[in-house]
Amino acid sequence: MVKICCIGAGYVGGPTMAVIAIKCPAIEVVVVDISKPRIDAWNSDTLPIYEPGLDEVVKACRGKNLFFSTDVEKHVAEADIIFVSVNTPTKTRGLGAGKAADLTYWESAARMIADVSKSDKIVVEKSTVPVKTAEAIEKILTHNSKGINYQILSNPEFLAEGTAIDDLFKPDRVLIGGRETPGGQKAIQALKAVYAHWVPEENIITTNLWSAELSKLAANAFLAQRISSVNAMSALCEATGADVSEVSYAIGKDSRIGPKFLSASVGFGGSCFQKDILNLVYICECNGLPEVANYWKQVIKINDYQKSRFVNRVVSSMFNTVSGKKVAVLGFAFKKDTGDTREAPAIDVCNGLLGDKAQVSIYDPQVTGEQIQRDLAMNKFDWDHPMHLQPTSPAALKQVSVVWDAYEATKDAHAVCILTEWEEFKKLDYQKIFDNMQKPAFVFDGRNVVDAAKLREIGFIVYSIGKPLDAWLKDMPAVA
Ligand SMILES: NC(=O)c1ccc[n+]([C@@H]2O[C@H](COP(=O)([O-])OP(=O)(O)OC[C@H]3O[C@@H](n4cnc5c(N)ncnc54)[C@H](O)[C@@H]3O)[C@@H](O)[C@H]2O)c1
Ligand SMILES: O=c1ccn([C@@H]2O[C@H](COP(=O)(O)OP(=O)(O)O[C@H]3O[C@H](CO)[C@@H](O)[C@H](O)[C@H]3O)[C@@H](O)[C@H]2O)c(=O)[nH]1
Repeated sequence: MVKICCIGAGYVGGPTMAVIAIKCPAIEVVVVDISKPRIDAWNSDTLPIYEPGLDEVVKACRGKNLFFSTDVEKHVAEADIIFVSVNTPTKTRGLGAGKAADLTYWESAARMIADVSKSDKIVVEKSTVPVKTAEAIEKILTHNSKGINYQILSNPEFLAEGTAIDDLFKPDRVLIGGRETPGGQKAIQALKAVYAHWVPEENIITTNLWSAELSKLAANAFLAQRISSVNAMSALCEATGADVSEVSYAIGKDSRIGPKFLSASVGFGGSCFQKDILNLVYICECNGLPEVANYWKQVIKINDYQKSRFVNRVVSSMFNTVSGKKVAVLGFAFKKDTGDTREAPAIDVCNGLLGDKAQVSIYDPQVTGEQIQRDLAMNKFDWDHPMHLQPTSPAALKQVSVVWDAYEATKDAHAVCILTEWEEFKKLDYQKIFDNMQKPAFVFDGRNVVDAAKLREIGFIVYSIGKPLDAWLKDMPAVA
């Protein structure tokens, strides 16, 4: 029986391995992690992450051919194929701080593999890493190899949160990069055979190592660039009276552009886009390509601009101050159908409002109060470290309350900010909300989920990203 071990039981390791296990009953899959609470949660009824469809998959194969364990060394030693899916945060100190990937966790995983292995291994990069990481990993593994043969493959993951299970069941493509040697090609075939259990052959792409590593960064950069492009347009739409949804629809009809990923928003979030683009920028700079680096940097600048533009819009509309005013925030996760808050635009927006002394009342159907307090107190990039290395829970911010109901959050509020596109926000009783709010009552829709015309009929002053402005808002400058 082939044995797979995955180091890192996070958003990628957990769901990916669960899907391999369910699709390949003859393969034993063990997911290991240094975090005991995380492994305990994977072994419990309440999984550590919320992802539609994940429970069913895990429960169908856990204890049969899918296991979660903290016994990292034992399972690594026994495995034929080792996936490494550990954190690759942005460096906060030293050379490349604020841009380069911090490979501490990857390196310690590689050293541990080298220490405990007694048989040949295929080591698969699942984490997103800088180009040429495989070369460094190879050096660590082979430095003291005791005659063991290691083959390194790059197999980046393209799943998106909220749709991870669907994405893993039906991937647009699986990408496997390896050495162009006979050993490298054999390893590629071995990994390909795993995916071939459910992914059509034509969707499994094989490349050299560096193309695979770079393709992951490139894919995220292209996706994020689309959002920054449409968000840049949204600012121009507001200035001119055009409607960004109409513009997106019109350009998306061009088959060369396509309709997906053109929704204007308060900004993109998530654990990957910003981190991976910063990583790309750093690699460009290190390779003497400052123009290319600046091109990609702009994607992040526009994203930051979009978030501060939103905060400025809120503050300037409300007579240039939100001091002491209750502002309800609906949605804190970085997108719908996930409880993940990593780099969520809500963090920057809330911090902006708190900076102007607002009283913020937050509701998100999947995010706990503890998580929100932690996010609002955390330093940039601290979130991307294993749980037990993160700062302990901070004292709760007095200006912030977290509630479990949208009506409670909006009661007596001066304004509502919608920051995640949860379906339930479309179906709220906005008349009831209006009746219980201070007047004038504002809605700032950062995800274009509400029917602005209906809300205006009720009496709200409505701001929707990239849409023609209310007369009220027109004369209020929203300069970032
Ligand atoms: N989240 C996504 O949607 C996504 C998608 C594609 C790629 N990625 C990439 O995948 C990687 C993992 O991301 P994630 O979202 O799963 O992160 P995560 O923080 O959810 O999980 C990483 C896990 O690795 C564990 N870990 C760290 N060092 C370890 C070690 N030495 N031994 C054992 N366990 C260790 C941590 O405790 C943590 O549970 C990152 O490189 C990320 O960029 C993420
Ligand atoms: O038209 C759009 C589409 C997305 N977003 C925002 O962009 C962010 C990222 O969304 P999405 O890409 O759907 O989620 P992620 O889970 O971050 O997935 C991205 O990052 C992963 C980690 O690398 C990759 O594997 C995925 O392919 C890539 O889509 C979220 O804040 C979304 O709200 C928009 O604002 N407008």
